Amino acid sequence: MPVLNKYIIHGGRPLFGEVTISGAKNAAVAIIPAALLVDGVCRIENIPQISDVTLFFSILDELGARVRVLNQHAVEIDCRTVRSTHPSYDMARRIRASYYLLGALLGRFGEATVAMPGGCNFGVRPIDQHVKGFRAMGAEVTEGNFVHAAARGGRLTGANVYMDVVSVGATMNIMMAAVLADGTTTIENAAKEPHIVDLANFLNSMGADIKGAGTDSIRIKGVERLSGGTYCIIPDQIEAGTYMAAVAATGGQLLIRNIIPKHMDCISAKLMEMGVTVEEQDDTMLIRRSGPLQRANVKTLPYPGFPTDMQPQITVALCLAQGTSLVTEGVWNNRFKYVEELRRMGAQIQVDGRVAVVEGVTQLTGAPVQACDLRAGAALVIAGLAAQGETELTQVQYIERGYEDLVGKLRQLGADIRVEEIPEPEETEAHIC
Ligand SMILES: CC(=O)N[C@H]1[C@@H](OP(=O)(O)OP(=O)(O)OC[C@H]2O[C@@H](n3ccc(=O)[nH]c3=O)[C@H](O)[C@@H]2O)O[C@H](CO)[C@@H](O)[C@@H]1O
Ligand SMILES: C=C(OP(=O)(O)O)C(=O)O
Repeated sequence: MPVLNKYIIHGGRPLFGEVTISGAKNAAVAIIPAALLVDGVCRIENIPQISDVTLFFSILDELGARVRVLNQHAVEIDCRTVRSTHPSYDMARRIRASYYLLGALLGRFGEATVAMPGGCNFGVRPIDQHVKGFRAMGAEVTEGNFVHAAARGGRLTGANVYMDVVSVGATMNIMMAAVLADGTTTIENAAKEPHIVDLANFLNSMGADIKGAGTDSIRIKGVERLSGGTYCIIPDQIEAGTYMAAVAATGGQLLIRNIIPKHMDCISAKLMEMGVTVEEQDDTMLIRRSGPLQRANVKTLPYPGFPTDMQPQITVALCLAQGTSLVTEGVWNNRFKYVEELRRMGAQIQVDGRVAVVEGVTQLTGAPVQACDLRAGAALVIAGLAAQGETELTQVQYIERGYEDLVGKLRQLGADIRVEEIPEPEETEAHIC
């Protein structure tokens, strides 16, 4: 019978030591499907070992690509053998990033049929801005259980796209669709996250002509073909931020290796405001918390604002700060579902719509809790590490979507956390929150 895991955590120990950050999930899950645009072999390095990536390899393999795993963190992908533009419903619906298959397949083959994407459930996750971009480039798009897109005349045409909302996924998807289009595409009001720059750098290294990634105005001149090459994915800003929040909550001192300090500024600034010491050097960061944590207000925003994907983790640290903090979710309309679980551990939090009022407590207490999505799961691990007593965390498959060896890395830092297998009760949708 298939098994699920749970984590058993005995908290109350500060974290000490060194941790190395893996490749960025949200860059990897865009760059891997972007290999569909390439007429040659892409060698991609610094791939994180996470279940979303493994699923993407299966999707590409099913489409007919040759996926050769070279080692734990490197892969060669050759999409010259792709024979289908219709990934299977069951695989594509499991992850949010399957929406990138639309832009990549449409750009390369002029046609794509992909299941409506899944991913973590924070309320409505529309794809209207993706579709608006494809239509502007001359695609006909129909939406239902599947999204079907086909370029009129077989090839997309460059267009000016003004985004109504700042969307990471739509910015990257339109970028993918545009690299092989006929003419120039501009994306205005584009998102600026580090993974957007990483995708543009990947595509440019294969022969694309993209300028302005990392600003709110991106220009993509279509080229005839992309050829193969080697590319190394950036370190994961959110994984690094999660370890920073863990030290803030538990106390201790960590040397975090393999980071891009600039990407961490939006998180470091808030933790410093809370009384945490952060020292950056080249590609490492030393983080220390010895005194009490101070209250702070946090509002999540598109980059370079405080990342929504760090909201649950910093909320746990704020639960243990002196005074009352306000956490405002500025990106998603329902990203506080985990608060109910934190309350079981003694957290004092009231949620009103997109705002959480967090009253600091002196201690959290271990309890049986469930992860309801990826970052909520990481936040509950942090809470368990900081709490007195035992925490049993279930539904950890969500965590495994996006954190490479979280348990192993934390154990190296002195955490008392272990994985236990539990029999799977019934049919489980491993990737859908
Ligand atoms: C695989 C991946 O990279 N996931 C990330 C990506 O998700 P994702 O790409 O889905 O998030 P978006 O940046 O697109 O969404 C931002 C906001 O725009 C809205 N919106 C989005 C698209 C659209 O067509 N219409 C629309 O209204 C969304 O409802 C949301 O309120 O960025 C989010 C915001 O940083 C992160 O939390 C996710 O971890
Ligand atoms: C929400 C996330 O991922 P996804 O969009 O893949 O659900 C995340 O990485 O925090």
